[in-house]
Amino acid sequence: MLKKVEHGLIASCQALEDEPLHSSFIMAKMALAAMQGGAVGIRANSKQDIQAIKKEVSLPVVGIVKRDYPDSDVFITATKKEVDELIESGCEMIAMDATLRERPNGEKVADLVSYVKTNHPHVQLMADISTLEDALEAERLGFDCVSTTLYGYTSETSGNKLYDNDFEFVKIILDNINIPVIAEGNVVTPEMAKRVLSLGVYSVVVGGAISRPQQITSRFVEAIKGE
Ligand SMILES: CC(=O)N[C@H](C=O)[C@@H](O)[C@H](O)[C@H](O)COP(=O)(O)O
Repeated sequence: MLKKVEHGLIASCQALEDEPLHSSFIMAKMALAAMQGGAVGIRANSKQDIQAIKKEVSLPVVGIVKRDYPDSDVFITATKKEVDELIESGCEMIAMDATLRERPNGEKVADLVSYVKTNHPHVQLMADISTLEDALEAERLGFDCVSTTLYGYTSETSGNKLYDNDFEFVKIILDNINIPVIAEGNVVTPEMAKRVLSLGVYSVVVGGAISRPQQITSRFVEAIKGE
């Protein structure tokens, strides 16, 4: 999958249960629209959405399963159960939380990596990270790439935005990591996507700015306030 998305745009097409577009049918159409617009890959949540998307588009898919557990803050592909659902979905790459936080049931990210690498070697692995330490460990464990997905979304990084100080966090990761680095999270304009690619990231994931109309609308509404 990685080869197919080099220097390109991966559109994340996700709508959770509490969002207006929550529907596998709609996510598949969203993915089709993204493909028609030139996206080279899709990031999607849940086996059901991925299977619907795969019927509609020929692009490679990065799959995740978001699920909350009472004993952990990890919610992106947290355990082997979610990994197995993604294997069944047929996605080309699995993304999982690769932070150093405790996982549900005491499961270990290292075990999930070796499980996939041993039993499903054709499926690539993306590490969703939030710090440089996460990224270094992910590289050591054998992930195929890291994505900055969780920067700003952990207690340690809460409130930070990926684009802060001209993508300072991305630059730090790029300086220290040898596997492909994907920029993901709060890339909300074409200019930001272009800028972060020019810094050397392998590809860029854009979610809400493409597939969450509630976010797009509120950005317009904020901008015209007081006019
Ligand atoms: C933190 C978290 O749960 N991120 C999720 C990961 O899959 C998605 O909700 C994001 O939409 C995705 O990362 C793309 O980011 P943005 O929508 O900001 O372009």
